[in-house]
Amino acid sequence: MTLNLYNTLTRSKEPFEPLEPGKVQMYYCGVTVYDYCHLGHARACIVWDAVRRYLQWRGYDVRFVQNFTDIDDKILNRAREENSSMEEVAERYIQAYFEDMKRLNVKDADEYPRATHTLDGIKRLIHDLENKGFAYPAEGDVYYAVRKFPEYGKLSGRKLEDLQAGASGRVEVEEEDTKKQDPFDFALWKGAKEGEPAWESNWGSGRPGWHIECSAMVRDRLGETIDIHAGGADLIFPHHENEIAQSEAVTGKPLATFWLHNGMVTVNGEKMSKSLGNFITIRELLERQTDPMAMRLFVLTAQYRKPIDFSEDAIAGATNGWNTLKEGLLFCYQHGSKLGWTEADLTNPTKVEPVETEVNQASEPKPESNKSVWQETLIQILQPFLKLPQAYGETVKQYKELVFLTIAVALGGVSLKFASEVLKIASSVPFLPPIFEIIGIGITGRYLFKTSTREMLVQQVRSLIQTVDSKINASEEIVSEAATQEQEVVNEEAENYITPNYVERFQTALDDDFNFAEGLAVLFEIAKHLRKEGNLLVHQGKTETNPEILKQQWYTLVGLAQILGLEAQPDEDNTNANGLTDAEIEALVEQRQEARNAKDFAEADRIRDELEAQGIIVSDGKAGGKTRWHRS
Ligand SMILES: Nc1ncnc2c1ncn2[C@@H]1O[C@H](COP(=O)(O)OP(=O)(O)OP(=O)(O)O)[C@@H](O)[C@H]1O
Ligand SMILES: [Zn+2]
Repeated sequence: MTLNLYNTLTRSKEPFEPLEPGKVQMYYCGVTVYDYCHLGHARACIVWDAVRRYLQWRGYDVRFVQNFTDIDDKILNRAREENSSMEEVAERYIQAYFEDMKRLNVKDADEYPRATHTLDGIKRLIHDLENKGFAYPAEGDVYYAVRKFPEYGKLSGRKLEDLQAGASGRVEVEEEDTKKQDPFDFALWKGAKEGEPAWESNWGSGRPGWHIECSAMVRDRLGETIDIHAGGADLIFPHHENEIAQSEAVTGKPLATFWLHNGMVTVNGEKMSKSLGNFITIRELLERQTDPMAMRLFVLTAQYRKPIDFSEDAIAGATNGWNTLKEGLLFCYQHGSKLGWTEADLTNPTKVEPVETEVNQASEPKPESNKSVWQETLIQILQPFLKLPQAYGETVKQYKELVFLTIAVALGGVSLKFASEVLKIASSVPFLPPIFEIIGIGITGRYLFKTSTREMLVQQVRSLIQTVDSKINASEEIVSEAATQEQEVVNEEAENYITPNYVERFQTALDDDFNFAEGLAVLFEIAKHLRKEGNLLVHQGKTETNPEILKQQWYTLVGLAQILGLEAQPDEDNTNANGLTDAEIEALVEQRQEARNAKDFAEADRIRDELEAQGIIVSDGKAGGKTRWHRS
């Protein structure tokens, strides 16, 4: 299966191939830190977080670098307004950024370079541009000569002539326009102004322009050409166009092979933006009790390149959706014990692996097999049987037993080493016939096949399996003729398990230019199925689907949801099978404290006993100190 991504540079979907097989170098243009992040920023961060998680799940070793723009006019203005410094404002909002992203379950980047930490790299790049004739100094500033770079406009598809026509209507002439040789040139370095932070350089003291910061950070942290350069669609022009002009003029190599852009969060069709004042911050949404996972869902239900309009209704819809998914994700905590699932089942879920991909093969070369051809052949023959779902009930039980008898027969004619190999496979399958039976048949087999060559044995096994197959077909025909209600259930179970190959469908969706919405549809399907089964369990005392299959489905749901960063905490659920939630304990501890304050020691002791019965130990601090608790 191939991952196909829409590349803004070529305006088409292309198969994704990193420069170095199995490794992805990715850069995302992060936030300018002068205020709290709004829902638009949240979208960008969530989308690239999900992309990164997906690439990692697909087997790529991803190096993810995201910058903080901490030198900028907007930060300076903010600092002036509040009479503080650019550094102080930047630091505060960087910390706020981390708090917000943690709550949204956005993973930390591998590195967070800042403009203020990259000044050497920035100056070096400007020098290189100057030496190659792409940059010129002008009264303390340094500008990029756009017309020197013939490919200017290749990312955005804008031509300088068109831009010129558009720009001619501009009335305002900015101060720096008078220093430029051409109105389209842009500043790489800006001479120091009174009262502004400045850094020394060969062109006098000053500060870098915004575009050069990213070019320098990519070059310093990742190299000359990276695999994915990501950011919001609002950055295509001029920011990313200028990054390309700067970096490629110096290196003569492409800055990135894939340019990916997320669509905007809009409000009544207009970009949500601090400057327009039509924004809602992540904090405000969280304060209104919007579940951070519902925010993730709001973002991921749209195609990532298209705009999504923010409205209260849209958030309410996402919240409903999250409640359904959450119920599925917490299924085991609510119903697991009734289905005989153990603690170990929950703590060691089966990992959801992607279906075979070129990446897997490229990054993890398979170890040289030391099995003989004969062993390989037998294992190959057995594979489909091992995968057969239990959903076929009795039939499959018989089927598997027959297969194992067959193995046992084969065992008779082969070495001990091979026998242990087959037993290992056999042990992964339930319904193993009694071991003595195997041994017995094995001995018979040994006698029968003593004189056979291995090739003959393989033939023998094949024909035995064919017999088994025809028996199964026959038994299925009989079942289908019977057309009983029971049979319908069996079929439905088999279908539930086999037809929707959840992982493959999820992967197919995301391989198609990260179609998160389609991927989510698979998650909803599993969650709804689990909900139905949970209801049956509560009302009728049993599920339609075999609990083993339900467990696999639950693992699949949890594993796939995690790729999208969607996780539910069992403690959130009041019906937590593992006892009281932290919040409930806190509430009881508080009640007990109130009882003690009111000198109602009988009540205080009762609460302590109640907590202890649940395995919670409370210890009171010294005179008036805080009461602490822990799980025993
Ligand atoms: N409304 C939005 N929807 C989606 N992504 C956005 C939105 N606004 C900003 N982004 C993205 O978030 C990242 C950080 O943006 P940045 O800090 O430069 O914000 P900005 O565009 O200056 O925001 P604002 O216009 O609100 O000041 C960029 O990749 C940008 O494309
Ligand atoms: Zn950038």
